[in-house]
Amino acid sequence: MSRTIVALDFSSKEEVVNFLNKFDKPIYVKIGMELTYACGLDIIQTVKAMGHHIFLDLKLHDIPNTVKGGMKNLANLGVDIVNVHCAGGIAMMKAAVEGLEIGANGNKRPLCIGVTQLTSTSKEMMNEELGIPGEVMDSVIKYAKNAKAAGLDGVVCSVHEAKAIHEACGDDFLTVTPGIRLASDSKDDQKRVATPDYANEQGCDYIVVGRSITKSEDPVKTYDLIEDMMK
Ligand SMILES: O=C(O)c1cc(=O)[nH]c(=O)n1[C@@H]1O[C@H](COP(=O)(O)O)[C@@H](O)[C@H]1O
Repeated sequence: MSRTIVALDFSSKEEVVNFLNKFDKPIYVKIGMELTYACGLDIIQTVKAMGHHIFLDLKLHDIPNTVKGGMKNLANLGVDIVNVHCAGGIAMMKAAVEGLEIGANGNKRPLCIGVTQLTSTSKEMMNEELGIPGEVMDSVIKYAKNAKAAGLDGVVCSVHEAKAIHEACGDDFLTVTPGIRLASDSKDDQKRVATPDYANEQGCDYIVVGRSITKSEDPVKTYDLIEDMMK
């Protein structure tokens, strides 16, 4: 199974289908808020029918009862991974898992992972704007331990925290890492970035790559290059 998850941050079904038609094999993709808000959840069936694996990235963050109800309705869409914000707390994350189990009704439920500190967050922003003191690493590890205590299957974090999370939460606790940039990429909104080969070295289970692939002149070639770095 591929360890590269391609973020389908598009605003129409046509763009998604054109993009996926370039690939002659099933890949792992991420459907997030941009695509879902444009096309609705129906886009999941379109992508599934093409044979791809899906991480549905809707980042639920609300009171426990609401998240439980939301997850109950996401459990049967046939996606492989769903997520919540760890900032919602342990009770909310437990409710997410409960909702998935109720919705799956005895069938295999999607994996549930928690977003720790977004990869667009720097130490300065976290300390000054968000009012969370200390190092980003400490906050990420705290969130990861909470996620594990709540029964989640893993977390979203930057490459720089993946190794410490595996040490704190175990090797089978998934680390899914966005903020991936090729050496040739320009700087943008991401702050805690790393290359695919460094992600591999750090033991990240999956990397999430959006613009480096989707905006590349030859997306399949760039995808294959990244996959090679993850071997
Ligand atoms: O949950 C995510 O997937 C996510 C969490 C995070 O901390 N940082 C982050 O970039 N992401 C997502 O990962 C993708 C990264 O896209 P690129 O920056 O274009 O590679 C986007 O779809 C983001 O929504």
